[in-house]
This record gives sequence, C-alpha cells and structure tokens, in this order.
Amino acid sequence: MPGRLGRPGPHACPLLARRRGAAGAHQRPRAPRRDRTGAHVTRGRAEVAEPFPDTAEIQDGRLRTLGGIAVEELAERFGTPLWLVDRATLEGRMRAYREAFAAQEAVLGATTTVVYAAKALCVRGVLELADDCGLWVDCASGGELATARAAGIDPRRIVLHGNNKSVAELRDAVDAGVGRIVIDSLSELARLEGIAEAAGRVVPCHLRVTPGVDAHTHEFVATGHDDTKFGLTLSLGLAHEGAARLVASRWLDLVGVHCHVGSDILRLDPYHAAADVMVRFLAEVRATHGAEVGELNLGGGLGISAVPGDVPPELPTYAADLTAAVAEAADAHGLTARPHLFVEPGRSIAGPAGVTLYRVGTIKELPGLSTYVAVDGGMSDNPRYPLYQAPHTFAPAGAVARDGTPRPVTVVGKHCETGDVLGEGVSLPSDLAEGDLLAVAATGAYNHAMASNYNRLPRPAMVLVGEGWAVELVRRETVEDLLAREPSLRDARPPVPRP
Ligand SMILES: Cc1ncc(COP(=O)(O)O)c(C=O)c1O
Ligand SMILES: N[C@@H](CCCC[NH3+])C(=O)O
Repeated sequence: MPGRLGRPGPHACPLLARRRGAAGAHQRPRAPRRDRTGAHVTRGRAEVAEPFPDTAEIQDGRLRTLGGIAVEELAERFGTPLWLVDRATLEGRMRAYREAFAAQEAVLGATTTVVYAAKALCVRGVLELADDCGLWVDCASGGELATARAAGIDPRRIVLHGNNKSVAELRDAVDAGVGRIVIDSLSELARLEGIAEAAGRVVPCHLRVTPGVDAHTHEFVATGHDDTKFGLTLSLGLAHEGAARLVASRWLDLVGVHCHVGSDILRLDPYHAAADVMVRFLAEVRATHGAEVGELNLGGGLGISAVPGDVPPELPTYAADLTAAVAEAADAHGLTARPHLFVEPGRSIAGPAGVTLYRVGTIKELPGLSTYVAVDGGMSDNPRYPLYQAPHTFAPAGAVARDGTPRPVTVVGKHCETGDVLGEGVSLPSDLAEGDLLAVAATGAYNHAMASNYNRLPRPAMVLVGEGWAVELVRRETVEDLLAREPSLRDARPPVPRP
C-alpha cells in the first residue's frame, strides 16, 4: 500500500532515496504520489470526520469546531501553528484500552496492565490523564521519567526503557523505585546490577527480547527483527544468556519478558507471531533455568487511521486477539500459569486525539508543475513526512466557505529545506486563500514529541479542548526561551581567546 507508514519498499520516499544515494544523486526524484488525493476532504462529513477526533465538527469538508470551540477562536486565542488535543478522544482511548484488556482477564486467566508509552506525547497533563484513567507509564529516558514523576505517577507504575540508558538514568530509576526496568543489553544488565547492589535494592526487571518478527511496517519503525539496536536477539542466544544471568543475580529480579515489534502496525499477525515466540521463551526459561517468570509485555505498536483508508483493528478486537494468542501459546508451550499481560500503546492513544492548526501563507502556482501551499510551521512541528513519507489528512478549517474545485497541491512548511513537506498530492479547494486556516488530523503522537527548533522556530503551544473550554498543556515557546539558554560570548570572562 503506497504512502502509508507501511513498508513502502526500500526507497519509496524520494527524499530518503536521494539521501541514501540509492536512487542516484542525480536521478530525478519520483513524481509525487497522487493516490492520496485526499478527495475525501471535500466529500462530506462521514469520510472526512474519521481521522479527526471525536468532537470534530466538519461541515462541507471544513473543520469548524473542536471540543465545542470554533477553530478561528482557538487560532485567535493561542496563535498558529497550534497543536490541539481533544480531551474526549484522548481520555476515551485511554479508558477504552483499560476496559478492553480488563474485559479479557477472565478469558486469559491472568491480569493485564496497560502502560501508556509516553514517547508518543510526553506532556505532564497528558501523563496525569493517563494516570487518572488507570494506566501505567512507559518512559524511555531520564527526561520522560522526570516528567512522569512531575505528573505525580507512582514510580511503581512506571516502566523504564531505553537501548542506551545512562548510569545516571539507571540510578535515578533505582532510587525512585521504578516498577520495572527493561533490560536492553547484556552490558546494561551488568551496569544495572552494580547500581542495584550499591543502592542495596532488588530491582524488578523485564528482559527485552528481540523476537525475530517482521512487523510489516516502515523499516525505520520496525524493531522486532534480528538486526536492530533494540533488545537481546533471541536467535543469537543473547536473550537466553540474559535470562541466565538475571536468574543468577542477587540484585536483579527477572519478573517478566518484553518485546516490541514495531510501530504503526495495522495487522494482527505480527502480534500472534510475537506472542508465540515470547511464550515459548517463557517456557524455555522455566525448563532451562527453573524460573517461573510471570509477566509478558508485548509492547505497543498498534497503528491508527491517519487517512481514511487505514483501518486499524478496534481496541476490543485487538485486546481479545492478543489475549487469545497468549492463551493459545501458553497451552501450546505448556506454561503452567498464564502470564500477566502488559501492553504499551503510544500512538494509538495519543495520535487520534491530535489536530494541528496552521495558517496558510504563500500559495505558489507553477503552471504545469505544482502548486505549493505553504503553512506557518512545517517539519519542525511534524517531521513525519520527510522521515517516513507518512500520509496525513488535511482539511481547510474555519467558517469561511472554500468550495472551489479540489486540486492536488503540495503542502509545505516555512523551513529552509526542500524536504520540508507535510503532504504531496493533497486535494484542497482551488479557492483556498492565503490567510486561511488548514487543519491536519491525527497528529497527537510523534509530532510534539519529535519537534525541533529548526530555523529557530519556537515550538507551538498545545491546547487541550473539551466541552467548550480550552486549556494550555504546553505554552508556546518564544525566541526569548531559546536565547535564554545561550549566554553571549561577549559577556564571557575571560574573553574568548582569539586565534
Ligand atoms: C518499547 C516500546 N514500547 C512502546 C512503544 C510505543 O509504540 P506505539 O506508539 O507505536 O504504540 C514503542 C515505540 O515504538 C517502544 O519502542
Ligand atoms: N517516531 C515514529 C514512531 C517511533 C516509535 C517509537 N519506537 C513515528 O513518528 O511514527
């Protein structure tokens, strides 16, 4: 399926192809795809509403309100670009996850834990909501851990990840009494053991196993195959070695095993494969080392509908399917007790709740070539098209009617970079005008989280909306914020030596 973040082939993205030189530096880039015309944008409510959050009011293809507030008002009050988060959708997804897995516990014969993967959208208020909805929090760095602590998350409900955790990060996690530290390598295992011993604390650990599963997703977000920086490769014997060392350790307690096969996955079969491999591993650990390891974390990775054609499994289906696969594998591999199941969703919680609101600036027509619609943000607030050629759904926003014949345009940002593209072949009304608002759906995950200050653009504000009110989750950054971190060399004493 071209265009979605779904294994587009080694070099389907012209930008990537050029960057890697695979298509030849002088080769003409492939023509922009026209298959994601976004014609749905002008076709009416049912189609356009799908990737937009639950409370989005769409009229004649235009986003009019979100959370009961007119988008013009939001733009006026908070400025653009603006990240909007629909509270009903966000909380709805959090609760739906918890309920979907709780509903399967009887069938599974074990308890379940839903861990929100903070990397998708790591903002204090969002973590507070996750906590209120009964989710644990997965942190992938000291910064995420500090944010979770600031959000008041009970450290025992935090899972710490990372393929290269620093000694300071490990130490902080041990001192805080983090619920599970996921061991990613044999060297980390040794490092953590020393830290635990020095602290005099037994640390509950999960062992991250690389199960050799193909997740059918973009190669940049696939993590389950053997040749990856993440985890202990099962096929090379590293996972067994890790288990052996943990079982022998006085300071590290092997309470579970973990895998995460990739991100933005729309199919269930990679999860079946992962469940089978991981449950077999649990059985082997018991047989080889005599250790009953009771927890199984199958990671996150469930995809979302970023464009109408992308249809992820419903959460109850996903939960039922995953637990059935674990139960089946447990029986097949002779596990005495069903494992306590953890899942770690990020994108499928935060993604659908987000909308980015831009103001259209220059519209540039190149007859016979392209029409460029430039917005006031770009790859600094959403690098996902340049990185993965990830498709998005665009819609004009606001009350002003724009009903000109739809035509394909390239939506670009304002950065000094040809690759600063948000979408190609995007169908927008021909009378879209400079100064109009433009909305992009499903930007709740991995947009704010991956934002930069390229070209010194301050990062946008993020606003939570619901039931007619709006509250800032993140205030807009200012250039003064950026300058505040940069002392002038002119003030330096002694002065900088001249060559
Ligand atoms: C270990 C781990 N858990 C959970 C996630 C969350 O993934 P997603 O946002 O695709 O659900 C990731 C990111 O891919 C991850 O690396
Ligand atoms: N940053 C990726 C997802 C990475 C998932 C985290 N391991 C994206 O935007 O799709």
